[in-house]
Parts: sequence; C-alpha cells; structure tokens
Amino acid sequence: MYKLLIRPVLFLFDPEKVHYFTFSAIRTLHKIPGVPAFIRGVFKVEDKRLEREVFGLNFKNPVGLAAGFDKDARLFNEFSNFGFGFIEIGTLTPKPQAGNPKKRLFRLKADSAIINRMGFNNGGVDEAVERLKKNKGVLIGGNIGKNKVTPNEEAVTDYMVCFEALYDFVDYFVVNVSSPNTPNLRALQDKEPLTLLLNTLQELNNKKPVQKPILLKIAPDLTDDQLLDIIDIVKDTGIAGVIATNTTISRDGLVSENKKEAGGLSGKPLTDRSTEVIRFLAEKSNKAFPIIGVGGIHSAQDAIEKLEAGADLVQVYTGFIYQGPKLIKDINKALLA
Ligand SMILES: Cc1cc2nc3c(=O)[nH]c(=O)nc-3n(C[C@H](O)[C@H](O)[C@H](O)COP(=O)(O)O)c2cc1C
Repeated sequence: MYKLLIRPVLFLFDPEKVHYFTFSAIRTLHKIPGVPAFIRGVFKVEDKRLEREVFGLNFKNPVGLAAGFDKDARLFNEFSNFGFGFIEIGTLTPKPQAGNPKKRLFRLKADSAIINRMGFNNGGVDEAVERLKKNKGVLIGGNIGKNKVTPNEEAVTDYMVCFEALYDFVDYFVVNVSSPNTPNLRALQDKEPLTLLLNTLQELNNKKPVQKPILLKIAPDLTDDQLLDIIDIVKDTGIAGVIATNTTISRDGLVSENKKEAGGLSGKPLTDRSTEVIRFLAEKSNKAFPIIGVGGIHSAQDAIEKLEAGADLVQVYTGFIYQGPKLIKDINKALLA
C-alpha cells in the first residue's frame, strides 16, 4: 500500500515538508484510540529468536531507525510501534541550531537515494531531554555532535555537554564525527583528535555508577589505512563499538539530476560500500567489537548481507522512506525464515 498509494503522493512534494507532514500525521494517528495497537499489530514481529544481546543491552530485534530521522526525539514512542528494535535520536548539539539554508534535502528517485546537507539542525540537547523523559520503554541511542560555531579545538566540550545531559535518558551513545555537512567535522576522525575525544568521554563514563556503551559512527569514505586506525582506536580507547556508515561524499554511478547537489548521499548507491566497510572492520579486527551496519538497506536481503558481513545490528533511514514501514517487518520475518 505504501509504495502504490502513499509514496507516489508524498513524492510529489518537497522532501523536507513531507518529513514534517509525516511526523504530524503519525502523531495525529496515534491520538486515535485503537490506532497504536493496530499499527503494532500490522508491523511488529515479536519472537524470542529475534532478540539480541549486544554491548550489554537487550534488543527486541536487530533493526533500528538510524540517526537523523527523529533528530529531536519527537516521535520515538510512535516509531517503535512500526517494529523497530531501537531508535537512535540526534545528532544533537549542546545549543539549538538552524542548520544549513533550505533547500537542503533532495530525492534522487532514479537512484533510490537521497542527498542531504541538513547541517545538524536541532533544538539542542536540553529540549530533547525533556521529551526523552516520556519514554515508554523504547531502547534509545543518543547520537551527539558539536555546534557549527564551535571550533574543532573546543569540540570535546560540546560532546561532553551532550553526554552529561543525555546520560540518564539513553541506553547507548554515538559519537558522530562523520557528517559531511558540518565544516571540518570529519577532521575529528583523525587518530589524534579522535583518541582524545573518545578517551575524554570514556573518562566521564567511568565516573558514572553504570557505564553506557559509547559507539563511534564513521564515514564510508575512509581509506583502508584509516579504517585500520579506527580498529586501533576502538581497542585503545575501549569504546563499545562502531556504526558503519554515515552518508558518502562519493557520487559514483548516479543518474539523477540532483546528483550535483552538495551534501551526503544515502540509499542504494551506498549499499555495497557500507557492507564492504563492515566486512573490512569485522575481518581485520577478528570481530573484536560489535558493529551496527547502516547504509542502503532497502530490502531484507540487504540487511542479511550486512549481518553476514559482520554487523550485529542494522539501521535504516533512506530505505524506510523508499520502501515504507513494511521494510522493518520484511527484515525481521526474513531473519526468522
Ligand atoms: C536527511 C538525513 C539526515 C541525516 N542526519 C543524520 C544525523 O543527524 N546524524 C547521523 O549520524 N546520521 C545522519 N544521517 C545518516 C543516516 O543515519 C545513515 O547513516 C545514512 O543515511 C545511511 O543509511 P541509509 O542509506 O539507510 O539512509 C542522515 C541521513 C539523512 C538521509
């Protein structure tokens, strides 16, 4: 129904407007008695065999909603009704920021892809915390970043502020240094600044009565040498794992007119590269740490390939837009087959 009826209408309009319209529609629908239970009935697949224990957390199933969709933690309770095993909110920054000027989100329909240059538009971490207090039991990842105006030399403080604010309200953390849309952010992926950043957060974490898993989200554009550095950094800093991958700056093989837009590319053109990164990390590290696989999952088979390449969990974003909520059910059903 989504691909035949809903998507053709949604795709007639500006993608960012559709995003906010969809949020209002889902919120409104959830206020109608019986509808949340109906949505759960249609989409949720509950089965012991889908449960996973990864970095000490118990996931009801291995399919999550990737960061950037519910940046401000507005709708995580409602989204979990569509069958996700976990929801990653963010990227959040200490202070609210508007992000880049519109238009900044582009569909590449012929490529089953999206280009975005949102630039961490978000209402700031404190506002999100207020909403997270209304969590009805959803497993939440908190994806954190730095404000655009914060120079890289002071970036550590921004991540610390977000870590402290979110600590009581998320189950795991994601350090995002891989978005292509905040100038110079990806320089923080270099060995020295990254080690400093992760060590500092680990120190904060170690002071807490309970340590929360901290993961690093990486770009698909890293070279093999840089990926080997990442393996060393994960070992040296003792963080819990890696999310592979964020969007790419590559434009290889695209046919859509919008391919010239600046920003990060997600969706089908990213499928193979992100799986390759997962396989490389898993093989070269001898599976030393858990990996969340994300990038171009548009079918159950795409998800299975990532799990077989070494991912412990997967996330979807662009595939959710192109395929609709049935994608999550398809993946979970396929895992039971
Ligand atoms: C519009 C949009 C906004 C995004 N915002 C974020 C973000 O704020 N933080 C982040 O870590 N990743 C962000 N991402 C990246 C996704 O979480 C994901 O890593 C990437 O899109 C690849 O997965 P996909 O091909 O399933 O979309 C964003 C992606 C899109 C399309």
